Amino acid sequence: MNQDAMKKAVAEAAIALIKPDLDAKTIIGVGTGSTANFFIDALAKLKMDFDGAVASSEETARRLQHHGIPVYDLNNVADLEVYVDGADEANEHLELIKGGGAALTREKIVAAVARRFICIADQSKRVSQLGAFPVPVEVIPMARSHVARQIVKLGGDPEYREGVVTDNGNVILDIYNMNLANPIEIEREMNQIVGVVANGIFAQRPADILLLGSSEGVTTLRR
Ligand SMILES: O=C(CO)[C@H](O)[C@H](O)COP(=O)(O)O
Repeated sequence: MNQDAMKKAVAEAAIALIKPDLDAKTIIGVGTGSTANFFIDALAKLKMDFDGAVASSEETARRLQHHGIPVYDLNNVADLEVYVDGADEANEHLELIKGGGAALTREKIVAAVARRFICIADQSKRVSQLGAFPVPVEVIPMARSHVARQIVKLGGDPEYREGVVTDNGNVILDIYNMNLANPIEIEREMNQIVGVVANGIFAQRPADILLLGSSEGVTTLRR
C-alpha cells in the first residue's frame, strides 16, 4: 500500500468514526494538507447528513466549497462537534507537530474549540519523541529576527521559510534541533516570545484520537 492509499484509508476511517453522530445541525472542523484533502473528498459524499464545516485554511475552504459543503466563520459557530486534521509528527501521547502546510495557527484555534480532535496520518508520522520534524512557528513579519534570536536562546535553530505568507499575513520560522523531551513546556515557552502568533507543537491540546494508516490497516490510538 502506498502513502496516498494509507492517507485515504485513515480519512475513510475518520468518516466511519464520525458518521453515527452526524445530524442536520452538525458542523465539522476540517484541517489542511494532503491527508485532510482525502477526508474532505470522502466527507463530500455525506454532505446531506450534516450542516457544514469550519475550515482551518483558505485552501481547505475552497476545497470544501468546491464540493458544495457550506463553510462557516468560526465566530458564528457555538458548537464544533469534531475537528479532523493531519499531522507532521505524532507521539504515543497523541501530542503532535503540525504546520508543515503553514496553517498551524488556524488549525490550533479550530482544535481548541472542537470537542473532539481526530488526527489522521500515515505510519511515517509516528515517532517516539517529537522534534525530528522542524517546529513551524508563525511570526508577525517585523518580529522575525527578534523571535529567531529568542529561539536560539531556547536551543533551537530557526530557518526562515522563504516566500511563504500565511493566511493571516504572517511568516513562518521552522525550528530545527529543538529538544522536545517536554513538549508542553517548549510549547509554552515559545508562546511567551513577543511576536510569536502560534507554534506548531500541539501538546497542551493534543489529539483525542489518532488514526494511523499502515500497510496492515488502520490503528486507532486514544488518549
Ligand atoms: O499541519 C498541517 C498543515 O499546516 C498538516 O496537517 C500537516 O502538514 C500534514 O500534512 P499532510 O497530510 O499533507 O502530510
